Amino acid sequence: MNIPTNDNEETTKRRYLSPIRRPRTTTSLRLASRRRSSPIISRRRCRRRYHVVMTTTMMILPLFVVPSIRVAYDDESVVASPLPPPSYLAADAFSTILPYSSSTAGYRGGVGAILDSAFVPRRGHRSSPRDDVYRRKITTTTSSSSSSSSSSSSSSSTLAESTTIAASDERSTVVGRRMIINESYPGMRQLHSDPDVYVIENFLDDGACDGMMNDAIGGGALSRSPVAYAGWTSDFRDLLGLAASGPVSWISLLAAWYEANGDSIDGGGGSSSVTSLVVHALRNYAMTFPFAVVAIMGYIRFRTNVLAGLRTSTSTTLDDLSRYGAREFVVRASELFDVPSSSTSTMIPASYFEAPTIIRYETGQSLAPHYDANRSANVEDANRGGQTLSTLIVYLNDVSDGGTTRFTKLRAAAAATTTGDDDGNDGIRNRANESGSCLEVIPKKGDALLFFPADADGNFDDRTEHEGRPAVDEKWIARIWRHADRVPPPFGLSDASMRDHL
Ligand SMILES: O=C(O)CCC(=O)C(=O)O
Ligand SMILES: [Fe+2]
Repeated sequence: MNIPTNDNEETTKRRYLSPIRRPRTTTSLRLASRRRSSPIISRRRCRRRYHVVMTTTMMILPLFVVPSIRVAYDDESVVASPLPPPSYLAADAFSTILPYSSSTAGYRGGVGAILDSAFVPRRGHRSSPRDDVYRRKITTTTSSSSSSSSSSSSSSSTLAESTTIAASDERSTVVGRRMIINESYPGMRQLHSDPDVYVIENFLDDGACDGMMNDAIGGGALSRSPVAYAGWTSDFRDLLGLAASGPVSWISLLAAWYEANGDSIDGGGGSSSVTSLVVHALRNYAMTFPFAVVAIMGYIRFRTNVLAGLRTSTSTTLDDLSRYGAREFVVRASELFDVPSSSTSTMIPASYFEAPTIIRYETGQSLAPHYDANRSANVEDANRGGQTLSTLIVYLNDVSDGGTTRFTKLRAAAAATTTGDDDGNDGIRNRANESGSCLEVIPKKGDALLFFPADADGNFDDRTEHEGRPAVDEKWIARIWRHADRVPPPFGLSDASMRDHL
C-alpha cells in the first residue's frame, strides 16, 4: 500500500527556501523591466553605497563630537564655536546624562547652559495650590563637602581645588546691591558679606515656632514637597530647535541621498535626481521630526523625575494669619523688610511675601543644592511676584545633628563674623562652621537665616547656592520668600487676611 507523501509541505519548502523559484510580484516585475541592469546587481551597488555613506559618517562624526565636548567646558569657545548644533547636542548629552557626577560640574555649554538655568519648577501640588512650591533651579553641579566652585570653566579637578577661591570671585553673573532691609533689626549678625548672609537670633519665640509646627501637622496638609521642572517649555523649544537643525536634518538628508541614488540608478540622473533628493529629504524630515519630539519629551520627563528626587521633605503653607505662629512670622518679617525710604510703593511689606511655607525634614531627608532665584523669573514667576529678592528661614526646632543649611559656594573663612556669641551649648550654633570650608548654619529654634538670591534689580546671584543637608535629627523650618513685586493670592496672602491681622 502506498503511503501518501506530504505534498503540501514539500511545495512550501521549495517556495520559501529557493529564491530562484520565488514568484515575482507584479510590481517587482514592472520595476525590473525598467531597469537597465539587473535588480540584484543594482541592489548590491546600493548596499555598497550605503556602507560607504555610513562608514564615512561614522568617521566624520567624532570630528565634530570630540572637539565640541572639549569646548563645551568653556563658555567663550562654545559661543564662538563654528561647530554645528548637533555637536553641541552630543556634547550636552555627555553632561546631562549624569547630572550629578563631578565630571559634569561647571558645565556651561550648549543645551547644558540652557538647562542649567532652567530648573525652575512651578507650583505643582494637587492638594493645595498654596502648598510648598519648589520653583527653583536645581543645579547640575556637585557640591563637595569641602569645597565647590561656580567657575564656568571648572572641571572635577578644579572643583576639588577651589578652596582658595574667594566667594566674591566666583560670580558668573553681574550682581548689584541687594535689596535694602532694616539692618538695625535686633539680634542681627552678619555671617558673610558680598553676598550678604545674616542670622537673626531669637527672631521668633518658642510659642510661634511650636504654633506653626502644630498648625502644619494639625492641618493635615503636610505632603511630599513638590519639585516641578519649570522652564521645560523653553527647554523643549530649544532642544527641538537643535534637533531640527541638527540630527533630524542630517538623517533626512543622508537617507534622501541614499534613496535618490537608488532612484537615479532606476530612472536616470539629471534634474529629476535633484527633485527626488528634495522630495525624499522633505518626506524623511516629516517622518523623523515626530521621533525627535517623542525623544525630547522623554528626556524632559526623565529630568522631571530626577528633580523630584532632590527634595525629600514634606511641607505645607500657612496663610491663616489669625493663627499666632504664622502671624508672628509675617509681622516680624514685615518689620525686617519695612524700609519706607527704600520704596515709593504704598503697599505693605507683606504684599511682597509668599505665604509662609512650613517644611519638615525627617531623618535622611534633604534638599539638594539649589538657588531660590530664577533667571527667567520675569516670565516664569510673573504670577507670583517675579524674582525672589530675599529668603527668610526660621528654624522651628533645635537640631543637634545633621540638617544644616549649607552655602555651597561661600567659604566659612570669608565670613564677616566668625566670633558670634555662643548659644551656651556648643558654641558653634548659627555660626559659620569653621571645621569645613563651606558656610554652614546650624539650626537653632527661633533663629532666622536671611540671604539674597538676587540683587535689588532682580539679577540672579549664583553665589547663593545652598542646600538643606540630610537630617539626622528631625528638622522643621518656616520660610518666606520676599519677591520683587506684589504676590497675589493664591501664592501671596489675601488682602483681607493682611488687613485684619497685620
Ligand atoms: O532646609 C534648609 O536648610 C534650606 C531650605 C531651603 O533652602 C528652601 O526651602 O529653599
Ligand atoms: Fe532654598
